Amino acid sequence: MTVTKAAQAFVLHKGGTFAFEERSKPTLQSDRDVIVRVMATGLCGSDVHYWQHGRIGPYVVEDPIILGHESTGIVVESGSGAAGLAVGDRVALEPGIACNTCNHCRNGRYNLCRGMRFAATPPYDGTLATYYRVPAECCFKLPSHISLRDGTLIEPLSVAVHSCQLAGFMQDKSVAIFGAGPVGLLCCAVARAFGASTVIAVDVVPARLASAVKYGATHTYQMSSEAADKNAADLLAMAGLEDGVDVALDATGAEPCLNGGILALTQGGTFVQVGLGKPNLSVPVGQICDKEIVFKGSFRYGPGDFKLAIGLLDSRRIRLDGLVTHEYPFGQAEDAFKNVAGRGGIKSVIYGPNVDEEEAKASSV
Ligand SMILES: NC(=O)C1=CN([C@@H]2O[C@H](COP(=O)(O)OP(=O)(O)OC[C@H]3O[C@@H](n4cnc5c(N)ncnc54)[C@H](O)[C@@H]3O)[C@@H](O)[C@H]2O)C=CC1
Ligand SMILES: O=C(CO)[C@@H](O)[C@H](O)CO
Ligand SMILES: [Zn+2]
Repeated sequence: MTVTKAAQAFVLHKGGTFAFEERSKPTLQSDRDVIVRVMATGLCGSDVHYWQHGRIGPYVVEDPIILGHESTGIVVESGSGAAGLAVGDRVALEPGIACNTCNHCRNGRYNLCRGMRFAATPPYDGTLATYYRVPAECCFKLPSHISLRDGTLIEPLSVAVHSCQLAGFMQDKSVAIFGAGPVGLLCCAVARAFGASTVIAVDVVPARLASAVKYGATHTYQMSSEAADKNAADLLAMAGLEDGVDVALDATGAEPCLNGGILALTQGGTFVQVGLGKPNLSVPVGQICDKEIVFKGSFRYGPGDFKLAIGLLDSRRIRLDGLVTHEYPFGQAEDAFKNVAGRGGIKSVIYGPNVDEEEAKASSV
């Protein structure tokens, strides 16, 4: 297939400057591929890390890169083998394409694939562009009551599903979730949907904590500048859980939160690390040994996580209403990055080039 129409892209250059550039419209590379017109993209804390710090751990911005990986769109072309998908379908995109041949993929942990081509993780371009090409298995039809705008939250919801599943059986458990950004709030919602009896949301921003109660938190705690042990003791006392929480989950990447979470855990508790940021942090190793804490890293999502996330929406056990607080036309994409960096609202969404915003905000029922 030949290149037909030019496409627009919002490109990050090394050093942190953005530019609007023209790119070729992607073409089908296999009969399982589909081309999606990107309608809306949510900004993730990770996109902002690449802009502000040029890297997350081993992933470094060396060459110009299109950011954005929380997207929905409309199928505009589909290969002959793209079973179940048709032009015009409204879809959420799973933005990582694994090799499907290595041991990790074959063992059902494709998020650990070393050959993963993940949108907006250097060197792979993301979705802040007119079009994006994915294999059919990375397209998930949106439930009819979910708009293209709110459907952008399915990617971070899948992150939350993955990390809560790593924490183990949550029925009747107490869970402290550090960070009330989109990922932390969605973790609160998933923990409640999975049966947790107590969900404590922890953050420094009061407005974000106020939102947490709408998405499943039973308690909120505003971190102070006191030492981590004092914060841990205070949050446990506030929730009446002096023996500690069963699960602590960090969705900040901030050292005081990792420390607070480890200190707040009960003996034999589980800690799940989702937040990314500085590569090396100081943590209380003695506490991890003393309490035989299980410390787990959580990376993106694996088999079944997108499907489960969509199932939680379909069954209305999780609602996304109100999480998108800021919307930007494509031409104002940089303002969206500035808003997220300033912790404005909860989720900022950038509409695709020339998108009719009313169409993107509407559900299909
Ligand atoms: N492991 C993975 O696969 C993934 C990791 N992430 C990471 O998860 C994190 C959360 O993502 P978003 O919710 O989109 O980011 P965000 O930046 O909107 O939210 C982070 C929240 O943490 C809070 N916070 C930061 N420092 C704090 C401190 N010292 N004490 C208390 N609260 C503090 C902020 O106020 C904010 O509400 C980011 O680090 C992101 O890079 C995101 C997606 C996938
Ligand atoms: O934000 C996410 C996924 O939602 C991170 O895993 C980045 O892909 C890291 O580059
Ligand atoms: Zn992300």
